[in-house]
Amino acid sequence: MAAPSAERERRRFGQRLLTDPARLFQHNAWDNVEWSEEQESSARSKVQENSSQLLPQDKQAFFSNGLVAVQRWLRNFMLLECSWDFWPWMFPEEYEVNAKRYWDDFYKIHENGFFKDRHWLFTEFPELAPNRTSSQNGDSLHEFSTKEESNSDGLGRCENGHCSLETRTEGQFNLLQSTAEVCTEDLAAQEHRELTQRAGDYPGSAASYRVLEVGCGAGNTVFPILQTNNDPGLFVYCCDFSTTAVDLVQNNAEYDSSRCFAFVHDLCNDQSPFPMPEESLDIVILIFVLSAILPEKMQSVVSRLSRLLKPGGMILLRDYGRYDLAQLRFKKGQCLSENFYVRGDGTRVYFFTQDELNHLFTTAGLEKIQNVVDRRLQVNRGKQMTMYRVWIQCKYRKPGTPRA
Ligand SMILES: C[S@@+](CC[C@H](N)C(=O)[O-])C[C@H]1O[C@@H](n2cnc3c(N)ncnc32)[C@H](O)[C@@H]1O
Repeated sequence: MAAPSAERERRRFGQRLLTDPARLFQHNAWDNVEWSEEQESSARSKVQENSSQLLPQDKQAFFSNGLVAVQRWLRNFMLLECSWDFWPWMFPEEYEVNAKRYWDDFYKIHENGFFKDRHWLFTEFPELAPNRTSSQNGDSLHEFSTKEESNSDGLGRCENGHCSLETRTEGQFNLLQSTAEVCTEDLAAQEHRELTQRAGDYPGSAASYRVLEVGCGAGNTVFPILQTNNDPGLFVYCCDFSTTAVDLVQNNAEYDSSRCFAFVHDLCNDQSPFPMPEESLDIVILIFVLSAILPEKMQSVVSRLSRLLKPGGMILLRDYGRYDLAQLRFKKGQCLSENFYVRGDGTRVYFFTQDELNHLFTTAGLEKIQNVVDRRLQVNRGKQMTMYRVWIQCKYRKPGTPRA
């Protein structure tokens, strides 16, 4: 019985298979593309080449000791005076300490015009709208390839993420602004703690189906869920550590506080409470988010999220796979650690294997429902160019019988 189920999983990614090479330029994208030995080995060499200049450990230790202000001053100076490629090599800690700031800058520049809405979600993850029929779910391939994947990294970003560096201003690194944000977060955390302490009295406590999206950005997943799933028992939480992103969600005309609760939360801060108790969620969804987190911190993030799930609840993930085009396009000097890179705008990205994700989820006590690799060939028909994308999609379930 295993084979038909695996077959069904594969078909979900789309049915457009390239069986006749002569038809290559007849469509925008082809699904489940097989990689040849040479292609795999060429990808491996490109990654070896672009990761050959990692930051030496002694420099990491030196710069991790509270020199953030000096780093920032130096960084601003160097951005004016030096080549960008030099920066990641010198100051990798910068990207961890200031991760939130880089994403804030990203959303200040792009607001909600960057990541497109993702209606393909319901084909790949019917759990987000369990009452919909499969015929209502549409053609995921069409939605995904025409709206998003025509750009270089599957998220609609500019080439290699290098779109926003030149548009930064000194004001975006203003320390006063940073202090104000920290205070707002402290107050929000205190408010959440008080809410969860009062058992049964938290946002969405009356709902029968609770979904949390982590790293929600501008809401390109949350709003399609709210539009598509009309179950009156649905409540959607979403969080991001970027206050700018959360503001964008809260100020969206479609934000409805009776069905949704957006809050600022840093996944890497395990002291920061969630607004809902443990074992209260049906679904946690991560779309291209885990890859933005420092690899050493991923396990504790996943384990903490898993504790929020009800027995029978699921984590859904879609993220970058090893040797995706975006990984191969990085240049020397942008690699922070193995398979972990910094983009030109200061945001970071990791490229996973299926085994790594399986290890993270099973260590968190979850059982595999799906862990598939989506190898897609995108075609730029105008330029007669081909681009090989690799994404991984996972569903992992918390064991136990769902409570009524
Ligand atoms: C590539 S974007 C994806 C956004 C969104 N999931 C979507 O699909 O449009 C990654 C998101 O993760 C958020 N993020 C990165 N690290 C985070 C952390 N430690 N805690 C919370 N959010 C984080 C970023 O602010 C950003 O919004």
